[in-house]
Amino acid sequence: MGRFGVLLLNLGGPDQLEDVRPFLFNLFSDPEIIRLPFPWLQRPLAWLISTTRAQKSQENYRQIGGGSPLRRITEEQAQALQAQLQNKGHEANVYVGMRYWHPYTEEAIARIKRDHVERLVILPLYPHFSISTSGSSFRLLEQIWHEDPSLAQIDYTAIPSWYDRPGYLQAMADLIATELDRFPEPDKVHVFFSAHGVPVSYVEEAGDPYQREIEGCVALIMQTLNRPNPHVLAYQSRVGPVEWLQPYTDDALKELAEQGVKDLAVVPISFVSEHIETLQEIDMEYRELAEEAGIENFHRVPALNTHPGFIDDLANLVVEALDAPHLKLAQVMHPEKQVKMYPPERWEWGMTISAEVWNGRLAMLGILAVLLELFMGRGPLHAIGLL
Ligand SMILES: C=CC1=C(C)c2cc3[nH]c(cc4nc(cc5[nH]c(cc1n2)c(C)c5CCC(=O)O)C(CCC(=O)O)=C4C)c(C)c3C=C
Ligand SMILES: [Fe+2]
Repeated sequence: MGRFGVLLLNLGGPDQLEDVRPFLFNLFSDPEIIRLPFPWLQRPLAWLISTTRAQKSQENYRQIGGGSPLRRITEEQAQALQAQLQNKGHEANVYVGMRYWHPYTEEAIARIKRDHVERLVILPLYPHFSISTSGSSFRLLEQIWHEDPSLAQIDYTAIPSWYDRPGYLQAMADLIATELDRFPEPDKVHVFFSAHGVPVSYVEEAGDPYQREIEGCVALIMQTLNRPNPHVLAYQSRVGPVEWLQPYTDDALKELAEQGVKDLAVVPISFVSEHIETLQEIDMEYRELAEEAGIENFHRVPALNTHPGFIDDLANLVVEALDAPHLKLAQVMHPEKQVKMYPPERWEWGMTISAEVWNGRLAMLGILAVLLELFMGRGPLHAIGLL
């Protein structure tokens, strides 16, 4: 059997305060994160947003020790997974590829090539698929594969999402149960799931399965937990002026407080490591908001990190993926998931998404030209001699 590798995909986070602005620039340069009608606007806008947001974001990272713990935790998860695969009789190298910061996905692929990996399992560390997370990393990998024909030799399979794995669900339920048992009356505590949000348009227009998978996951965790506690799901971390999935975590916390709820166990659901949104947003901002609103006992359930049951389940998932029919990058994003990634910039003839976008752009320019003519009496149509 050929050399075997696992590529763990993750988002990445700034290691130190100086990294915050360039990290944000990388993030906002991604069309799967901000969808703009004009691609030439992407980098100027990314520069503008990263520059204006950097100070506030740096302050948040300062509050959690001056950087994100994501790289350290992801590397610990990679080591634990490699050891667990070895326990199961599989010699594999586990690589980490981050989307927006070091070690970048490109660096991981260079190491995979250097090690002559022949069989590869591509495993996002996001349990649920979203265009903005796993989708963005898959899209990047598709591009890397396209640009480097030597990668065609690697027999790979990609795992789109895995939120319904029994070991993952059990590990989550165990962490929640442990936290509930710290309350004087465990059965009366509200279990408050807080998922990272995405803009509503991702779900309703682009067909992102994220919300459906999050809701399914919450139901499965509650079933596995098998306790009588009431539960709530809300969405945190919204950015920008557009509408994001609702209810928003801050509103839902206030509403529960108004109903007289005093005991909450908050469960971060969309991510398997501690990161800025658990350590700063939930532990600091939402805790303060909840306590001011009247919640007396605000407990946060820890993230899985290297939970042994979770790592064991990831190892099983990898082994099973090797034997199952292999999923190619194009398959996990396009036909089956039916998601609309940001359309390609190449013009394509026919009834394609690209043509749809370009037609839309040309129509918008046409409307703009007519409006200028109507309101100003002169405009581009006069300039080119059409009027
Ligand atoms: C499943 C998890 C995540 C989804 C979905 C997601 C979508 C998403 N995020 C932004 C904007 C930002 N995300 C930022 C950091 C960040 N986001 C996630 C996870 C998801 N994002 C992680 C793990 C991290 C890194 C955290 C760390 O510890 O460093 C940031 C930067 C932080 C900040 O300034 O608040 C931004 C901005 C959008 C716009 C989006 C969906 C479109
Ligand atoms: Fe995010």
